Amino acid sequence: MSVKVAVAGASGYAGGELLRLLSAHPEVEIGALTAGGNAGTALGAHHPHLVPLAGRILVETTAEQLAGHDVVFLALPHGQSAGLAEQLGEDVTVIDCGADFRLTEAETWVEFYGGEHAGSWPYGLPELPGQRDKLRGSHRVAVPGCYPTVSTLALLPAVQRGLVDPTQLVVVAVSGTSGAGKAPKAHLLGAEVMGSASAYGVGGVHRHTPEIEQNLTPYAEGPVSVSFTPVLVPMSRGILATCSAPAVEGTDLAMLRQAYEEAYANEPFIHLLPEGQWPQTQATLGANTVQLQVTIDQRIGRVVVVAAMDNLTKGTAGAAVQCMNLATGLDETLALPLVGVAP
Ligand SMILES: NC(=O)C1=CN([C@@H]2O[C@H](COP(=O)(O)OP(=O)(O)OC[C@H]3O[C@@H](n4cnc5c(N)ncnc54)[C@H](OP(=O)(O)O)[C@@H]3O)[C@@H](O)[C@H]2O)C=CC1
Ligand SMILES: CC(=O)N[C@@H](CCC(=O)OP(=O)(O)O)C(=O)O
Repeated sequence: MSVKVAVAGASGYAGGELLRLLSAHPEVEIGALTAGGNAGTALGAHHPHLVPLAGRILVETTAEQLAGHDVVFLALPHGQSAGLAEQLGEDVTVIDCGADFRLTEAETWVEFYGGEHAGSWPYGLPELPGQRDKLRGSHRVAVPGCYPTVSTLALLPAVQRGLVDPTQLVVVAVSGTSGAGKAPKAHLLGAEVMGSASAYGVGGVHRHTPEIEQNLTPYAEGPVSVSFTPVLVPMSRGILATCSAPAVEGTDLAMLRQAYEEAYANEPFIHLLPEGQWPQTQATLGANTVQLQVTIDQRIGRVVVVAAMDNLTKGTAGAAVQCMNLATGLDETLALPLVGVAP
């Protein structure tokens, strides 16, 4: 079986990571590669690491260029996907790395993104209970945001088992700068980023806050609310999320570990580390994995979960390929590395 794929936004960070993974995919033929202003240039000018594809010329991002493929990956800025997806037939599998189709509630979309809500597609986090079946054979997939992926997976077993108060979730997550994309931004100039860590989107205003709540709500006994604080740190990729919540009376460490062991026992990409070993971003770099560790801060009765993930791999492109595998009936794990890059 050969799946012909196109990548829109191939010159960007998510597009580049998609092509790194797809280049090693045994069932994939790489078709059109598109860009915005960089259409007409060679892929290698943007991604010199993608050696076998370096000479490929980027074309304009139009429905015509994307037609004729089995799978179209959209790795474009928010707001660009809906118009293109509309013009692609229902028989084409469209996997959107952007946010346009992640949120189910129009009101929440308007509050956090502004503008019209395009709708919602099956959410590309196969590790959510029951979600795999919705992704198998689906022709539309909304790939999660990077922070929501790591935060949801870090908190889900504790929330689902009723071990924590789901109205008091706290996530503080540091991220490498590739999370912001490659387009120049004032707060991402070298001098601002190097040698400094800076919080942003503080106070419940970051757009990933409602996405985390949306993900956990179906598995909680009551309402879910999260205080989410992202922090930019001087590394190119990786997220380390520290997630905590008040422990429900009676929760002990053995119960907590058991909840995580059982929840992820059959998940190929989600790994609870041996006791005493704490996640590091480096161990997940370039891998489609999330590494987790749990404990209880007995002094104040809080469950604490630390999780590491590569924002560009499991946080975007790896998740997108995992969803393509599911949607097209391939082995879910094909072409997805378990092995990171270290040191
Ligand atoms: N970076 C990350 O960690 C994550 C990213 N995502 C999502 O993936 C998507 C891509 O992000 P990322 O790769 O980081 O962003 P980049 O800024 O690195 O890349 C954006 C890509 O879109 C193209 N593009 C920009 N504007 C237009 C346009 N008007 N028409 C057509 N193409 C255009 C760019 O082409 P050109 O080079 O010509 O400008 C480039 O190929 C976003 O929706 C983002 O939210 C999701 C999770 C994590
Ligand atoms: C470090 C950094 O800036 N990260 C990005 C999130 C990256 C991500 O998941 O992207 P989308 O939701 O945009 O797809 C941010 O906070 O906006």
